[in-house]
Amino acid sequence: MSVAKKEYKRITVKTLVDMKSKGEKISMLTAYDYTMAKIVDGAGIDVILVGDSASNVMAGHETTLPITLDQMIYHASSVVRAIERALVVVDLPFGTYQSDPKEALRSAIRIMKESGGHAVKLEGGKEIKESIKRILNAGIPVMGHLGLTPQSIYKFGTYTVRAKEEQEALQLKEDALMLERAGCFAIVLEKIPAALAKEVAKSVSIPVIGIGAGDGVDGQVLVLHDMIGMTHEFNPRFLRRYMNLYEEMTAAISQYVQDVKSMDFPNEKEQY
Ligand SMILES: Nc1nc(=O)c2c([nH]1)NC[C@@H]1CN(c3ccc(C(=O)N[C@@H](CCC(=O)O)C(=O)O)cc3)CN21
Ligand SMILES: CC(C)C(=O)C(=O)O
Ligand SMILES: [Mg+2]
Repeated sequence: MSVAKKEYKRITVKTLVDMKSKGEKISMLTAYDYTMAKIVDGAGIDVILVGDSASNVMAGHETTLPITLDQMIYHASSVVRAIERALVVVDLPFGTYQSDPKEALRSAIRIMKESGGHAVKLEGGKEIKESIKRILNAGIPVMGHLGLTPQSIYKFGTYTVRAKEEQEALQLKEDALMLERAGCFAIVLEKIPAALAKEVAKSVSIPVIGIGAGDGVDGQVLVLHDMIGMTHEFNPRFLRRYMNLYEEMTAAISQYVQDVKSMDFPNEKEQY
């Protein structure tokens, strides 16, 4: 098995900004538990995102809205116990930062204190500017998230590509500049035209990490369970599947069922 080169001992928010200035691309994947995080970290990933996509992938909800701060802390603390090198970023879940900056800071502090994560991610632009500043003032690194922001799905009704209209694109560019000025260390851009994402990446000095945002950005993020083919019903065009674990696991499990029924398992060597 080939493992990515590990040039950096431990990834920090500073490392990521240095990587952008050197033109070195940033790799990021989600993880929600200890065992997966250990594999992802060991394979040489730069950033692990404890995404609120855990709401879909781990808990089976239709959207990211139901997951709670306690649940995010549980996932994040499990991930933190596994990692030796990656930077761990934790999503602030829906309803824990939108009402006011003090609430946002309290939520971010709980994540940092109770999970041991290294940074938080919040969805949105100018509407949450004061909250972002408040969190940054407490010394907590913040990653922004613009474009398709799944916590606002009910405002849009669909997961279609965002910022195709001039007005929306202008707002997104403005929001990206605001996030940089406020002091965010990176920005995720989700499902927007590649040309727009490239323009944004060129206009800011902090890394821009894309998901469905093309090849003109500074790094890529995917949901782990999507890229290893466990979530076989999720098939957006931006997703590249590196394995079909859904099929492999199904084959292995049905073989086990058959072996138990036929009394092939356990054999003489598999007992005491
Ligand atoms: N498993 C998983 N992977 C993700 O990437 C992910 C989650 N869950 N949950 C939270 C958000 C939601 N995300 C999404 C959801 C849908 C599409 C999407 O492209 N859906 C449709 C198209 C919808 C449309 O065009 O109307 C598709 O083609 O699959 C993309 C990102 C990204 N995040
Ligand atoms: C898709 C990524 C960017 C995310 O926010 C998540 O997994 O929750
Ligand atoms: Mg998220």
